[in-house]
Amino acid sequence: MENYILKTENLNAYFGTNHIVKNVNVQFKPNHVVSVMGPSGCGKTTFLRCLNRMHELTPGTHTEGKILMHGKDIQDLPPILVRSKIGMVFQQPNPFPNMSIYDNVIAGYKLNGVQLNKDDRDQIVQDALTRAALWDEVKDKLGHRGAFISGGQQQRLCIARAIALKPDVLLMDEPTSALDPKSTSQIEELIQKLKQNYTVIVVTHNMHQAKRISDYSAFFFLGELVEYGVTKEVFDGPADKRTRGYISGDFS
Ligand SMILES: Nc1ncnc2c1ncn2[C@@H]1O[C@H](COP(=O)(O)OP(=O)(O)OP(=O)(O)O)[C@@H](O)[C@H]1O
Repeated sequence: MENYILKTENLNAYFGTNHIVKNVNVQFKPNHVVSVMGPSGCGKTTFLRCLNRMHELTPGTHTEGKILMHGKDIQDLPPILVRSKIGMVFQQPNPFPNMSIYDNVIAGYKLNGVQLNKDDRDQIVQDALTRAALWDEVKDKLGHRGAFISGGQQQRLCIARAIALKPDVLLMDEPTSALDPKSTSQIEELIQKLKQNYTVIVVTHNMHQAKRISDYSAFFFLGELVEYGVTKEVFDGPADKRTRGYISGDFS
């Protein structure tokens, strides 16, 4: 059995006839943090959204090739299952603003029509908030609205909401770019802890962040994955001249 949790085979993604992600072959191992980097518009977000079948939610899109999760083609699995096993956190924290903190954490179960008894719900909420390093800050105000906490706390709440569904992989699309430096370092620290239990794939424009948090780095250019390897090696001695140019700031 190969030691990967998620693998793409000749993955291509389109918006209409625009070919955005081009023939990407990559494997993600368990318990790793992976940074996805590259210039603006090179297809990082589109790639990420393919990995949990969110790309197909946009009308006019399609994908070709395969994505295997634990060896199974995700196209053969129910999208709800794929999106719970491969959770997503966005650039802008997006808790459901009118729901309580508690209901935000458990929201995925309600949306998926899963009935749980109160003890199980309470346990899932406490466990997810603890893993998202938010429990101590909100345990006395679980009934407060999710919109009434700081931006950094909202982002950790969104991470808790994804964790509550017991994922294997967490996709994060520039998760700190809307946050202040203190909240950013809390999220970076959290990502380091999360890899004990999950594989975390993070799109980032911040190369310092990529170096700090990731074990592996992927560099995209015009929709192609041009370099993928151990982060230190990618930064210290990039094999591809396009990666070298990006890292040295020749273009952004
Ligand atoms: N909803 C959409 N409809 C049509 N084309 C889109 C849509 N979203 C993105 N694209 C196209 O796909 C290309 C890649 O976009 P994507 O957001 O994946 O890039 P990115 O590398 O994440 O960019 P950035 O770093 O600026 O966020 C863009 O150039 C854009 O033209």
